[in-house]
Amino acid sequence: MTYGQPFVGTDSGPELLRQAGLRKMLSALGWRVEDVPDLEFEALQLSEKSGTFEGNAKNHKLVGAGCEMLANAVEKTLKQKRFPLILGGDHSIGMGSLAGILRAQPETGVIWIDAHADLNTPALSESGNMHGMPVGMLMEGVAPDHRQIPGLEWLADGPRLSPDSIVYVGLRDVDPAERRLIQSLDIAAYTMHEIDRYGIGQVMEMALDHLCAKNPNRPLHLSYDIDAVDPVLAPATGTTVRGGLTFREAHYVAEAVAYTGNLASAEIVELNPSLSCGEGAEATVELGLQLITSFMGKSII
Ligand SMILES: NC(=[NH2+])NCCC[C@H](N)C(=O)O
Ligand SMILES: [Mn+2]
Ligand SMILES: [Mn+2]
Repeated sequence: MTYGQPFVGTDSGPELLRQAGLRKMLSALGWRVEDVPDLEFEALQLSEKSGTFEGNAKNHKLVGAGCEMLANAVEKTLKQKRFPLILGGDHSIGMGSLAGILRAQPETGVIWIDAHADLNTPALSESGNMHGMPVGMLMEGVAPDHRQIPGLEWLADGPRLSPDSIVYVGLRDVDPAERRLIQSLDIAAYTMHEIDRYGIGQVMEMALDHLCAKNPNRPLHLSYDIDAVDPVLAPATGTTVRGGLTFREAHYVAEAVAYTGNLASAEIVELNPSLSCGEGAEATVELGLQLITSFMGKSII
């Protein structure tokens, strides 16, 4: 998926992770792997007609149709009691992942690792880029009437994400409308400021406690936007923001989530190797693979 933001290249993320040895790594951790081929968004492009929707959501038909396919795949995988590991693609796919997850397991708690809150809607967004909307489009009290948005009608009657069922970690670039929502809905947000103040260990303890205190067996979904990591380490992504997670902080987050034993699904998004030449692109993919390894259960000893 590349249609949720302006740059080409995010669609090569899955293939580069495969080439970097994803399958072998998962097998070594003891997973039985079924590698499902990439969803075909190119074919959808042909059926794209100019929409009647006047709101601010670029490529809403393409993003919507792609997310519908992903939602169905994720829902089916979870209902088979299997673990969907979702490879992006830009973060607009989070809409599809969340929709499918909430249909299969509505009690899921979501851990959103990101420099951004992705809490916009077509009415709120300043950019119109749908990779800034996956949380807003699913959240109770924020989500728009999807019947009005061509491509997203399928989302109209699905379950919504409750504001107390998500935690953010790593935020440092939040739009004014998003900030107001985080405050008014009292969403748990551990920004880079809290990470500096308390350290990543305590932040993850607070974040996981927020989601799991009342229900220790609650399934968890991890949405890992690679731009949460500092751009010195992960330059190959479309919306870099300075002052991000260090190498160890980024891994600690993944390890702490794996350690709960409750992780039921995960996605990694926004790898865009075409935005950084040579070494930077390779390093970003390599880091992505290492983070997947950590949240899929690799322990140091
Ligand atoms: N998944 C991302 N990288 N999102 C960036 C979003 C940036 C900005 N808040 C927007 O809505 O346009
Ligand atoms: Mn981001
Ligand atoms: Mn994001």
